Amino acid sequence: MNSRAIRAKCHLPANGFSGVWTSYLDSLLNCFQAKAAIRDACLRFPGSLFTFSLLGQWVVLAKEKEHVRELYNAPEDVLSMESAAEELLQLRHIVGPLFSDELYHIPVIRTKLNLNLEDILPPLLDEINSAFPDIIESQISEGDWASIKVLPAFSRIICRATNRILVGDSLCRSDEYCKLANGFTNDVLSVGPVLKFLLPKFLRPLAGMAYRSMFKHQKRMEKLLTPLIEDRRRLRQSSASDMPNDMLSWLMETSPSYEGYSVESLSMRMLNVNFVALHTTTKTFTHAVYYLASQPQYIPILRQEVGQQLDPDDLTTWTKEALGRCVKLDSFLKETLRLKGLGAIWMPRLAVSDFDFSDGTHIPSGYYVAAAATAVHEDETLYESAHEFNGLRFASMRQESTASDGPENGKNWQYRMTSNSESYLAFGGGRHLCPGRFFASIEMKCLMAYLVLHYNLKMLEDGVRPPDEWFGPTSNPARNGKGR
Ligand code: HEM
Repeated sequence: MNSRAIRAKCHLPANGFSGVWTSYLDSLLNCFQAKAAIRDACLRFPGSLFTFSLLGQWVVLAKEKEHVRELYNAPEDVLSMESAAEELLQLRHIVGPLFSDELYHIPVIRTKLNLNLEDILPPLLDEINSAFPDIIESQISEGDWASIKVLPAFSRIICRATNRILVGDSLCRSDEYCKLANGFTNDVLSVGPVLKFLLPKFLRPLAGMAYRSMFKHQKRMEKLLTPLIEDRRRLRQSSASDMPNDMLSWLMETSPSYEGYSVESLSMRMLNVNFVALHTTTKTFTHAVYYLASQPQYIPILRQEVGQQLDPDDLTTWTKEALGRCVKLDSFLKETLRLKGLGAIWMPRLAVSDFDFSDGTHIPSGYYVAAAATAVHEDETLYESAHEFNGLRFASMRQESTASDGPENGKNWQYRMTSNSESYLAFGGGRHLCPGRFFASIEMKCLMAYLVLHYNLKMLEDGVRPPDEWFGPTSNPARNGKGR
């Protein structure tokens, strides 16, 4: 690390100590204060890229608009997202090479899922309508407040709702399936970095093999998916119109046709889709619930808006257009993502060949580069009272823009939840911009609309939002936060 540091410091400013051993100390300290240390570095080196040490790894961080734009627009064969994810999470060892070698789920999300958003609304709503009573209602006695552990409750609801669209109603309600889908993401995110940062390179394949044979994620997914895949193959031969309209069918249309292999391939794709879809949506939604329960003044505001657009007793009124008219709800979720994203550092890229930013900063091959996302989202020059949660921030911006330039002006678009810019990185940017954001937005709006139309909520301790849990650059909503 030190030699890298010295090389990096030749042409880039670096935070923290500059000595040989003290830079290791920094690297450790930053694990416990990454967000604050990055913010301080941004203030110390305004306008410049800088290096930041974390767990024995140097990362070049971008915060200025031009740097962020160049980072996410750089070609994959120069600044590579796939290589960064592969290296940082050691996916080849802990999941197997197929996980990242085949990526046909991405075009399927971009085209099939996004084109079918209107058609998948009825099953999505049906699942939400049955998951809430099963998971939340069952904990409440009539007319009473009940204390609910927010994260586990919504992680189950979101796993069911999402997987209704991925695999249909039989599997999405299976405890075994949901345990696998949710557990897989948590396992990869916690074990990958341990392999990368604590084990020497030569031991990683062995440790990965041991881990794979212990948890058998892919084999378990194959076992659960095989009956469904066989059913659908039979259906495909009889009449294509009976095929369920879900992710598994779309993947089957695209997957390699050799049957013996395709179960293996489809199972890996299903693990991959769950990996990108579940923890992101669950974390975001849990943060939104914590904001709502700790600032309950927003409940009547959102309830009034969704009540005007969506009839709780007539789900045919819950259309894409009606959800699109819930501007305050959209703003509330967008603001949640601004302040409570996935962590302090996003869009990691590994330089697989040398890269030069337009200001002349040279990034040698082998370096990691990423965006200092929380520093961007909490920048006072970009957002007024940037550190404060203002659930109606983007609704007001939209209203002002409509008043001055008309409803269809181009600027209006940037205040919607699914839009991105160098100042709003919740869904990334450039060629890897999240293709699942439209689905995530619709799903979270339906969940939040259902929540405010059916329940009152507050934190166990009135007005107190449970603190986030940070380790290194990643943050999570409090695991044991309870609401009533
Ligand atoms: C609130 C929920 C979500 C958030 C905050 C989120 C965030 C992100 C971000 C920041 C990236 C870019 C990563 C990078 O550039 O390094 C990304 C990529 C991706 N997301 Fe999401 N995401 C969410 C939900 C979803 C869902 C529901 C799906 C699938 C249905 C999905 C599928 C993907 C895929 C496949 C990629 C990789 C795209 C590529 O490599 O080209 N995401 N997401």
